Amino acid sequence: MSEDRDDPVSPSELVELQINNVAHGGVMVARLDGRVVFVADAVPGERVLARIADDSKSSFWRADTIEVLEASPARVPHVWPAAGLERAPAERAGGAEFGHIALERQRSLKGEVLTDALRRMGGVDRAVEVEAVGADAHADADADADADAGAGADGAPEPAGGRVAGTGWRTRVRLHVGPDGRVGPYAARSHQVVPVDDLPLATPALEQAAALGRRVHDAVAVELVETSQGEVRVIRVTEEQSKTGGRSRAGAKGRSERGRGRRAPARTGSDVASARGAAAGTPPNPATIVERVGEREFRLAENGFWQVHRDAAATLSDAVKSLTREDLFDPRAANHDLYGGVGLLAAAIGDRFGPATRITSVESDAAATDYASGNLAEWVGARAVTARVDRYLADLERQASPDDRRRLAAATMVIDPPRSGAGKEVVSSLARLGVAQVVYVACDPVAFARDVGTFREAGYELDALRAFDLFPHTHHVESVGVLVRA
Ligand SMILES: C[S@@+](CC[C@H](N)C(=O)[O-])C[C@H]1O[C@@H](n2cnc3c(N)ncnc32)[C@H](O)[C@@H]1O
Repeated sequence: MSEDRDDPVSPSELVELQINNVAHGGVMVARLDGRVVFVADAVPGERVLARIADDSKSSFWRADTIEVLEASPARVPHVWPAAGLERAPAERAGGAEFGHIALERQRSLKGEVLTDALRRMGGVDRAVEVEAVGADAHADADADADADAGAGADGAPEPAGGRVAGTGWRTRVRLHVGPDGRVGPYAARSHQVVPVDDLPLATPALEQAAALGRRVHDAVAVELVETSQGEVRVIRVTEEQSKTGGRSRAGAKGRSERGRGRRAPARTGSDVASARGAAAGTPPNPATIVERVGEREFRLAENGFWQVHRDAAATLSDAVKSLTREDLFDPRAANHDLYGGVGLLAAAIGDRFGPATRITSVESDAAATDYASGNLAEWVGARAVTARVDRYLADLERQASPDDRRRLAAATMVIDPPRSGAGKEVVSSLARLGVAQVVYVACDPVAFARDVGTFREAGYELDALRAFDLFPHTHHVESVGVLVRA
């Protein structure tokens, strides 16, 4: 069948599609009778046989690749066979939707998505290159050196030590428990648990700790965590904890095993010493883990937010340090780390600009704020506040004295919102306060581009911008952009 047809296509039907380009969300774009079809597991330039999976929307349909008729030169054997074309679409493991594409091409596709979103939604014309990080960056450099030396590198880096490029980076993994007790990931675009034999994106220690193939009957999910120090935690999440979000004040929401199957004692709110207290020598909370970034240690809840790629915390800290404009930075201003977590980026600013730096971390999770106050204890001008950023900024706008307003207008605001972005309300508040610069750490290119557009309408412009491949073999990309008053 072809895309030029007169008779209507019924769902589940096989259609032949020419893949034109990449869309946001890890799918590619084709056209069928003029209608946009988002196609999974394809590569731009390919011709594929695909099955229509969703025709419920009038403006676009969704389809899954069943067979590749004309392959792109960038197509490679899937890095995770459980997610590859060999399985029926409903059985393909989710979370590695670019795993069939050569890493370099994955990065250029992510760059295209960011560049396109910035142009269409942000009104910014800038080609963005997505940078490899950690071992993958070194592998690329080695391949370039080989090519320069005439060693005939073919563009597919061969990292040392037998490691497959773009694997072994995930230090946080959430697996789910199926009705038969089997533990596994969800299938792509569904909540069906599928069996897998391996977890190539996870660190080797987590892959081993996952004990794939076992059955679990007292939990609905299993969270796996490996710290930068190599400590592994396996946390079982019960149905009740999963429904309520389950976070105690410690941020803990499940039963945890440490190292080789040792189980942490049950916790209550009274177990929770403030992180400042813990730093001062009170007994450590068993739900606390330690992450190290360079010389600095951060304490946090074992299932609290932490950057997922093993090199992400260092990469983003370095980017925030290097991209923050020194000429616009005033250590005495009302500087902030919004959506601050346990203080990672506030510490980066403190490290760059010195002990007198004033900075307030604002975070909605009270447990994370407790840890942030301890992690930032060495800066006399640092504090951590539990609040929703939108409400916090609205209060600031309402209550700020003329002196506060001057300190806010001179301020640097680091913002690292969740995937949905900061949004119009927060961006407009920052613009009305007239802050000197916003260092925006973004995990969603479209939400970021939309917010850049709102900043531009409010009189800011996009200054430096870098993007990092902190989620190889997935469609995700992390950017750090600086917005300054135009
Ligand atoms: C992407 S994480 C960044 C954390 C921190 N910057 C880091 O790199 O470790 C976003 C954080 O924002 C918090 N958060 C989400 N929505 C929020 C809101 N409306 N107000 C304040 N914090 C929020 C989450 O709990 C999470 O800790």
